[in-house]
Amino acid sequence: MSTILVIDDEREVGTFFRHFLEEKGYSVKIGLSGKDFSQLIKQHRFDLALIDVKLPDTNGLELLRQLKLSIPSCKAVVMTGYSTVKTAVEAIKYGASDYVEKPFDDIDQLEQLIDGLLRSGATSAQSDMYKLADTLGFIVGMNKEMNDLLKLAYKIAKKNVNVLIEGETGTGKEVLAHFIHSASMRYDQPFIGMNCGAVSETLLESELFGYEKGAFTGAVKEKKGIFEIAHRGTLFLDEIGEASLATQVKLLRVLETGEYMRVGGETVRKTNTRIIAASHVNLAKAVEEKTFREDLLYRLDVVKLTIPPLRERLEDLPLLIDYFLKKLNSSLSFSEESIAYMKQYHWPGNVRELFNVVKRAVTLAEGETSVIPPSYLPEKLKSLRYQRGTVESQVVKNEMDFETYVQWWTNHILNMWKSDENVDLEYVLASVKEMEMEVSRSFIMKTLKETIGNRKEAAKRLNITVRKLRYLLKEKGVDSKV
Ligand SMILES: Nc1ncnc2c1ncn2[C@@H]1O[C@H](COP(=O)(O)OP(=O)(O)OP(=O)(O)O)[C@@H](O)[C@H]1O
Repeated sequence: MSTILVIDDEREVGTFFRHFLEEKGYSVKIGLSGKDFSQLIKQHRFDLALIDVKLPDTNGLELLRQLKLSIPSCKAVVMTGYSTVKTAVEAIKYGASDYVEKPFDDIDQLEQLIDGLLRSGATSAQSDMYKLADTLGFIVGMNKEMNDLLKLAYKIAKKNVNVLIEGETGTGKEVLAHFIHSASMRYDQPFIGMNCGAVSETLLESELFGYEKGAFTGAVKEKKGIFEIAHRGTLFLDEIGEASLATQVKLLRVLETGEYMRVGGETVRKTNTRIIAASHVNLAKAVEEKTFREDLLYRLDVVKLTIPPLRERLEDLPLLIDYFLKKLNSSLSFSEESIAYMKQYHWPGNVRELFNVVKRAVTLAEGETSVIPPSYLPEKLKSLRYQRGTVESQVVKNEMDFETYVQWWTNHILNMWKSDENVDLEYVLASVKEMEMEVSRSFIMKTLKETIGNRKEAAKRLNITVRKLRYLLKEKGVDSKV
């Protein structure tokens, strides 16, 4: 028999769960505070804990942390009121399986959730999640951040909360929005997208809310707006950061009240649209810079999902490439050297840019070769200017002598210095570290040659200890070459 712990300072909640769950054959223990919780988890082995986010002496997140330490196998669901939904979403990031909103108006759903968690655990839900991503062509790969993001997106998809997706251009914000819609209860309702930057201010109001016949010259018949079309479905507001302040006010009003009127209309209409907004700019920063309304951001980012740029998940590059090759119906593959070049590039256009590079190479190579060499890649991928730090310059560097390397490195840094484009300082610093490594390696190699491999003598000439020389040999990767 499964044992369930309920922690809530409202006695009625405990009483409700006692009746509801004991009738189903579960054993139930009730606590009213953090203190009760600490005692109860010492006395029993729980399979599931239902924890209120707000408690008189502590908060649900703290209890969740303690629970995961004391009984790692115990599933947890946090209970929340509307004002604490953001905290509940945090709780999912900390390991809660789900959250439920109080008051509980859908008891069947609650029952399904509890039974599901106790019966099968998270595994079958996870396999459904990966299957859905697969069906939609949303490649997640092995990257931990992407996997955590997918899990959180899947869990909140079924809730009626707005979602904000941030990420650089081409990282897959629309793909993720589509995944959330498909994983939600609204999957059979419309998914409508609108680019807020692309619609002119004058057209926007009628685009959003529609208009009545005769509302203005040219309005020969009535037209539905996207809030009406996406009623019960999902509205994807892309580039929300580019919406003008006037548009932001209009959007805020609908989000606050769920009500709007068609242009030229007199009837107040209700919308039950779920909003998923996306932005490539950091909206919190935009709020600081006063280009985005704080109250609108508050309404939109109940759940915030940030997609990492492609350069931070290069381990998944081969998987994405394979997916794109299949999508293009191509039996070609890329040579190892080509993949190495692609792994060095910083991908400012992210996955979209990768797709374009694959498509271009396939078009050029079709009928000429079955394994695509680097000559079919765009020049920018091979240009040193754009390569990322650390391992990157190996391809070229291995063939250079020390003097050429120093000249190359100096030009490389000076080019960045003179460039008008934004510079990634992390990359610059990684290049400096790499140069240090190269200088170290070269001086040691030169001296070891002069001393015919005598390390003691080489260390003396270099004015370092033998220990340091050994350390540098080991750490600086020159062992095999000495
Ligand atoms: N994880 C992924 N798996 C498969 N395809 C992806 C993935 N991420 C992005 N793509 C592809 O990359 C392209 C760009 O994706 P998408 O339009 O979702 O990006 P975005 O972040 O919304 O871009 P923008 O900010 O420019 O609107 C699309 O062709 C999409 O199919």
